[in-house]
Amino acid sequence: MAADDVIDLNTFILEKLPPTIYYIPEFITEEEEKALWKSVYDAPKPKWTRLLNRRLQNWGGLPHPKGMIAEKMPQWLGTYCDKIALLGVFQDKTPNHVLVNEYLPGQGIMPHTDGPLYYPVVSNITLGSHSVLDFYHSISSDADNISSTGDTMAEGHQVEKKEDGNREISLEERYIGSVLLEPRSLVLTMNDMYENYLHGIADVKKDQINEKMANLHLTSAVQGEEKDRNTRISLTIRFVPKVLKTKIKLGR
Ligand SMILES: O=C(O)CCC(=O)C(=O)O
Ligand SMILES: [Fe+2]
Repeated sequence: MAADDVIDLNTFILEKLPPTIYYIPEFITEEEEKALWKSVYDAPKPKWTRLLNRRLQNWGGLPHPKGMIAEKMPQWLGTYCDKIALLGVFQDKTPNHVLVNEYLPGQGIMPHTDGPLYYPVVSNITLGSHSVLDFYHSISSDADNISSTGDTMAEGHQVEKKEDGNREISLEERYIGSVLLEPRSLVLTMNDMYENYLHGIADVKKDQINEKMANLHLTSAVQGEEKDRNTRISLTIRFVPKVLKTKIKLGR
């Protein structure tokens, strides 16, 4: 995608999945990908938070139900917050929060919804390796049935409570389809897909490319192919509406 191209999102809507998810291949150039990769690994060590199965960096502040104490977005990420704002999916808002996730082969993220701390649109840029984002029916869209868990609290994630009716419906039964995330791509998830479906990444080292991937026509992959995962960095770019204005000023 050349720098000045106007992106017509209609070209990139994934019709095989519930509304609305867009997959935009080559959203950034290889040079931009390299520069972002370097900036992520140049970040000071304490920026990393280690979870059980992956590492992450929080930029822009820590989302919290009472409000996020905003921290200045570094320019290397701010550029992409601005670029995504131009797509119009955040209306007149500019994303103010970026979560950097690092996944080694065999690492993933359990199925979850992103929850109420964020404006209900999420954008993800993929760097390094491909991965596969899987979507599932949630058991219930009733917020009372949903709770946060320790692993994900800092990120404002919501993971469903196990009990629901008499029978636990297996994840397999709730699976609806996937999106193959190729390096340099952008995926936008909103509306029903954001509110009422779970997304996750399986903790596997390779992926079988199959017809359940709703965006194969927009990728370089072919059905039946097996792809080994390498280290993937994702930038999850969102807007946190509730921001606390602090009186504390550092310096003068
Ligand atoms: O790594 C990804 O693409 C997804 C990350 C995600 O779902 C999240 O941070 O909420
Ligand atoms: Fe998520």
